[in-house]
Amino acid sequence: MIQSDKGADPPDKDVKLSTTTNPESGLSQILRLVLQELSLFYSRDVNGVCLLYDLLHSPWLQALLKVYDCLQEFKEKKLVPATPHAQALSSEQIAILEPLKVFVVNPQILNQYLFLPCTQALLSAHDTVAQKDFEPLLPPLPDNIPESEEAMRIVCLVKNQQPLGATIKRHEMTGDILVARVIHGGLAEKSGLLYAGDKLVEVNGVSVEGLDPEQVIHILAMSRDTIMFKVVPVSDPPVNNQKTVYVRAMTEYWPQEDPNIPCMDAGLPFQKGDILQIVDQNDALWWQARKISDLATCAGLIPSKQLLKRKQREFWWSQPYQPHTCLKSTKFISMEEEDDMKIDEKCVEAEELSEDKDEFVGYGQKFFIAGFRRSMRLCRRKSHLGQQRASVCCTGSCYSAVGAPYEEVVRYQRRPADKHRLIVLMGPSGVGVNELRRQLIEFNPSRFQSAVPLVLSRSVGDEMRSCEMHCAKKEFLFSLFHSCRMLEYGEYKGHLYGTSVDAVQAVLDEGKICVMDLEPQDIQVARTQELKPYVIFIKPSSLSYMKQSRKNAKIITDYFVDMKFKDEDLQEMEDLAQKMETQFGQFFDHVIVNDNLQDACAQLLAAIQKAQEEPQWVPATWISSGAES
Ligand SMILES: Nc1ncnc2c1ncn2[C@@H]1O[C@H](COP(=O)(O)OP(=O)(O)OP(=O)(O)O)[C@@H](O)[C@H]1O
Repeated sequence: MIQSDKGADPPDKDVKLSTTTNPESGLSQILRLVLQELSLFYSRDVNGVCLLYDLLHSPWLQALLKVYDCLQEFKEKKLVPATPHAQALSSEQIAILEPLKVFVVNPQILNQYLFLPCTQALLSAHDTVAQKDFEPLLPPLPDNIPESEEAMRIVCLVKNQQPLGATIKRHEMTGDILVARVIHGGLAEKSGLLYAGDKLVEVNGVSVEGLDPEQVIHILAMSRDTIMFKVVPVSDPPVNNQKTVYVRAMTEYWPQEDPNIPCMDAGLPFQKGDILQIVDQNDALWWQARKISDLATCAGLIPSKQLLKRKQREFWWSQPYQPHTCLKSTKFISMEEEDDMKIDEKCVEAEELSEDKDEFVGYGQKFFIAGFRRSMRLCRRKSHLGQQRASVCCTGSCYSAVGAPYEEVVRYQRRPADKHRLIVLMGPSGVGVNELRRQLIEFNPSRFQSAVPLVLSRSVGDEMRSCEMHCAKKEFLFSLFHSCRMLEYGEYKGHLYGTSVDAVQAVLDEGKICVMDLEPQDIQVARTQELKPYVIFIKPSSLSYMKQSRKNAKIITDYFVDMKFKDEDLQEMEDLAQKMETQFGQFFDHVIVNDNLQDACAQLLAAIQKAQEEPQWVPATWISSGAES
C-alpha cells in the first residue's frame, strides 16, 4: 500500500533499522516460509490446514503484511500510499481474524495492534492521503482555459499561524507583480509551489494587473482561510545549494529603523553577539537567517555583509570628526616618555601605605597570586600605553576584526588532550573581577592560575617584592609589543609591566586553567587560535543591591586606597558596565551579575567548566577542520 519514492538510503546511524527492514527478513519472507511448510501438510489434509493455507494466501493479509514491511522499511523515506482503503482492509481483517483464532498462532496480538488508537489514526491518515481527501475543497478549474494560460500554476495555501513567507515587488519595466523572495521556513516555501520570480496573475480570483504591491498585500490580508494564487511560473526557479553558515553578529540591526529593507515585517532584528544561522545568501544585499535560539521559526531578512559594511561606512561618515587612535602614528615610548607615564603620585603614596593588604592568605599561608594587585587594573587604565598599543597592533587586523559585521563561527568542543581555553574576566573597575579571580585561585590553586607578568628589569625595586613578576629587558618587552605578543600592559607603581602570550602559554602548558583580566580594548590581541579565550563579563547588580552589599567593600580611586564605595562610584560602575556591553558585548561568551559574592563564584566555576567541557561557538578561523565537532 505504501511505496517509497526511491529516496536515498537511510544514513549509517540507522544500521539497526536497515537490517530489520531487509525484505528477506521481513514478514513477507516469513509468510513465504510458512506457506512452503504448509504445502507439505496440505496433501495430507491435516485438520484446519487448508483453512490456514487459504487464510495466509488471502489478499488482505498479504496487503497488511506489505503495509507492515513498508512501514518498517521506509520509516525515513517519503511515503506514498499504495492502496486507497487501508482502514476498510483492517476492519475486514479484524472480522475474519475472530473465528480463526484457533488456527492462527497468536492472532490476538495482531488484533490488539489493529485496535490501537494510533494504528487506527495512522490508517485513517493514510486513507485521507491516498484518497486526496483534503480540506478545504479547491474550486474546480475553469473548463475553458485558453491555450496561452497553459503554463500557469494555481497555488492554494491554507492560512495558519505561520507567516506566508514571501515578498512581492513590481517589475520596473513591465509593471508585473512578481514574487520577490520566498522566505525559508514560511508557508510558501514549505508548499514548494511558489518561487522567487513567479509572476502573479490573480490573488483570490482578483486580477493583479495594474495593482500596486500594497494593494495586492491588502487582498492577501483580507483572505480568510485560504489564499489562492494564479501565477506564471518563473522559467528557471532559483536553487539554493549554498551551505548553511553560522555567524556571530558583531553589530546590532533593527529592521524597524532601516528604511531600505525591502520588507520591514520580514526583517530579523539582532543584537551584538547573537549567533545567526544564515540559510540563504543568493541575494547580494539581503540574506535570510534565523537566530540559533529560535531555529524552528521562519527565517528573516538581514543585510548581507557587504551591505552592512556599507551602512557602517555611511554611518561613520555622517558622524562628527573624532580622531581615532588607529590613525595616530606608530611609535614607541622613549625614556622621557616613560617618565611622563608616571602614575598619579597620590595614588602611589596611598598604595604604599597599604602595602601589606595586597597579600592574600590561603590555607594559613602567605599566598601571592601572580599578576594580582588590586590596584593594577586602575593603574593600567591610567596608562598612556593603551593608546600606544592601539597604534601598534591595529594595522590591518583592527579594522577587519572590529569592522566585520559578521564573524563566521563553528561549534568547538575542547578535547581532553587539548590545552585549556584561556579564561578572560572583564568588567568595570570595582565590580569584583579581582576578588572573583582571587577566590577562584584560592579555591583550587592546582587547577587555576594567573599568568606571571614581565616587568622592566631596571625598575624593579623593593616595592615590587610582594608581586610575582619576571624581570625583562626593555628591548625584549618592546619586541613583544611589536609582535603583538603582549596581551596587556601598563604601569605598576611607575614601572612598566606586561603580560605576554608566552606567560599564559606557560600556565596552559602545565595543564592548568589560566585566568586573567583584560580591558575590553585588549581583547582582540587575545582572540587567537592559540589561546581560544572564553570571555566572561562581570556585571554590577542593581544600584540598590550594590549599596547594600558593598557597604564594607573597599576600592582604590585616583587619590585614595581602601576607600569605601560612594554612591557616585556605584553609578559610575553601572554606566561603565553599560558602555562596555554596548561597545564590546559581541565578545562576551558569558555574563555574570556579581550580586552575592558566593553565588557569583559558583556561577564563575560553572561557566569555566562549561567553557572547557562543552561545545561552544568560536570563530571559524580558530578551528582546523580536524578539531571541529
Ligand atoms: N559581590 C560582592 N559583594 C560584596 N563585596 C564585593 C563583591 N564583589 C567584590 N566585592 C568587593 O568590592 C571591592 C572591589 O572589588 P575588586 O577589587 O575585585 O574590584 P575590581 O573589579 O577588580 O576593580 P579594580 O581592578 O579597579 O580593583 C573589594 O573590596 C571586593 O572584596
